[in-house]
Amino acid sequence: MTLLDVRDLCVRAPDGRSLVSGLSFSMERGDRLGLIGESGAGKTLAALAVIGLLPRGMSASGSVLLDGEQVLGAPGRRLDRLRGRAAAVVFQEPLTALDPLKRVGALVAEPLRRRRRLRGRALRGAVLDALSEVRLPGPERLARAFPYELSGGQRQRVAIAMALACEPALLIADEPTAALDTTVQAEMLALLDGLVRSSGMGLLLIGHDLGVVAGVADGLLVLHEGRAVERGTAAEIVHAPAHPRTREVVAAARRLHGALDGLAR
Ligand SMILES: Nc1ncnc2c1ncn2[C@@H]1O[C@H](COP(=O)(O)OP(=O)(O)OP(=O)(O)O)[C@@H](O)[C@H]1O
Repeated sequence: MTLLDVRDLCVRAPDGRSLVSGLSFSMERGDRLGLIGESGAGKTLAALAVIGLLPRGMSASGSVLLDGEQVLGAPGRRLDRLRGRAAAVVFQEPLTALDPLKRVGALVAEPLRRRRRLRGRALRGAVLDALSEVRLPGPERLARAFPYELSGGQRQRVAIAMALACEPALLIADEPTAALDTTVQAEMLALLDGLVRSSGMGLLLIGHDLGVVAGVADGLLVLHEGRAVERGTAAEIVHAPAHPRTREVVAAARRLHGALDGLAR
């Protein structure tokens, strides 16, 4: 069954403004799709609509079939079941996703208890495994820490561990490295890439930096002012961008790399 099938998705602001228009795409299990576009292009709203988490007052029309179930208009309880099992999300700023009053161990235990029904010793073991899987050093000590005691990179690893603990069929990562410094960014992308590949889950990776997204995603969809303006493999888009907006995105990525190459000489 198709993992995600989005047809003619439109998202409107409370005042009726159209923020995402006529967006259609689909993903099979294990697909890695990058959603790129400038700030404000509608990437985050499209992702939120996919999991039924649009901000209050916004409305969506069209169709979003996630693991065969219609997300648009679905009651909260059905969406709750779908989130986690079918899709989990990692957001840009991990601190907002982590309850500051809970220790890391308790945060990671929550999805494991809920989705995998683990308890007691099995649960404690699974928490430590989940923290080790995202390469957090000293998982036992870390499990006792509060989010504010961790670095940004460590917090994002905890957020990834929480998302993966649900064993979702699709991981949505919305600019997961934007708040991190460049070296940590590269490490984090390599980690995500490895984890997603080894588990066979699908990945919808959102970003504005083509260099970052194309390094991990196989297919790319370019959004501009709420509409899909171009799609193709990462190689096609990088080598032969057709839409003016895509050409700008590619040129920006090339400028960045060109500057680095220049420095290396
Ligand atoms: N809660 C909201 N109420 C009204 N408008 C909103 C709201 N959230 C987003 N928007 C508007 O919707 C448009 C798309 O926003 P969205 O966050 O999806 O963009 P984005 O492509 O993810 O950008 P960024 O890369 O900056 O995160 C923007 O014009 C934004 O101002």
